[in-house]
Amino acid sequence: MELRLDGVSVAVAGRALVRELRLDVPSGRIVGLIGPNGSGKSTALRCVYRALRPTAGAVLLDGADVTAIPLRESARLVAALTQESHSELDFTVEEVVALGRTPHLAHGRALGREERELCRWAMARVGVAHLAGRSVLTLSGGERQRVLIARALVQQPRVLVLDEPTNHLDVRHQVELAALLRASGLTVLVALHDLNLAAATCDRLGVLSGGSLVAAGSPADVLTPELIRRVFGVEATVVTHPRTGATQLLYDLTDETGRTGGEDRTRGVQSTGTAGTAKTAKAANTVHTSDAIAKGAPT
Ligand SMILES: Nc1ncnc2c1ncn2[C@@H]1O[C@H](COP(=O)(O)OP(=O)(O)OP(=O)(O)O)[C@@H](O)[C@H]1O
Repeated sequence: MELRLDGVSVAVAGRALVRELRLDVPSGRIVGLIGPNGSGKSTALRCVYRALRPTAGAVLLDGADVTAIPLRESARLVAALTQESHSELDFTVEEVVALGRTPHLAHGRALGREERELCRWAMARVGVAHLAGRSVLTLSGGERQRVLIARALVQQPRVLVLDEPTNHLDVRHQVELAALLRASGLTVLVALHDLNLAAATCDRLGVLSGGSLVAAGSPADVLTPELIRRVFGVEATVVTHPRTGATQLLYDLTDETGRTGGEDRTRGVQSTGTAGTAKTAKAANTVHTSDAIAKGAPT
């Protein structure tokens, strides 16, 4: 199913949060929305999963305006994993995952055998099967996030919208989520802060800045040092992953004294001889601060 944002604008109290956003997500492709904090990514995604109605323009699913599709029908087609998905209700993991079937159930009907099997498959797929009977309130942030991904999977949508899905996920689960998205065959629109994960996962990227799309294209076309500097205010070097060929960024993490964190850590290690400990980090900081003071840096 093709997703198209056709000149979507959102204004609240006279302020434009998203301006004439045009973005296509071809069927079965993954498009990443990147941009600084407050650039309008979540606002744009909310229009897709109908938490917001565009002030102008439209969100189209295979050419049909989503606002013209009955809510229950669009809930079957579009699953969303959002910043608001985390609820404080005391449900078990399997109950939360089963909620993903809601748009498919006639009123009051219980899950059938195949649906329960689907829920078990989805929990196993994201590695939370062992938590099935646990209250979601007792889970870690990453476990909860994976439960919500399982809930989205059992919805069996055609389009998946994810807002910062790797929040809370450790690096293994980030990589697994990226692989899951790629294997899903779904049409995916995902907002990501991790530009390297976005570059490795997404077929195309759209860059938002101040509510406007300032670049769109393949990761290699979009992620240039100039764009990273202009949009994020960060110096970066673009490299090609030696094995996968993916475009990746190396950030120039120099601090206000012009030194890198690596240099500082090395100094700390040399001065204390206790590599890798909290004590070392503290010592490194101390060295760094006192060096800065010696250099006349503002304190
Ligand atoms: N309902 C609202 N009323 C007023 N301003 C809003 C509303 N919703 C969002 N905003 C503002 O719109 C801007 C865009 O917010 P949005 O959440 O879309 O950004 P984002 O790119 O997802 O940011 P982040 O990376 O921090 O999650 C922000 O400045 C935000 O404060």
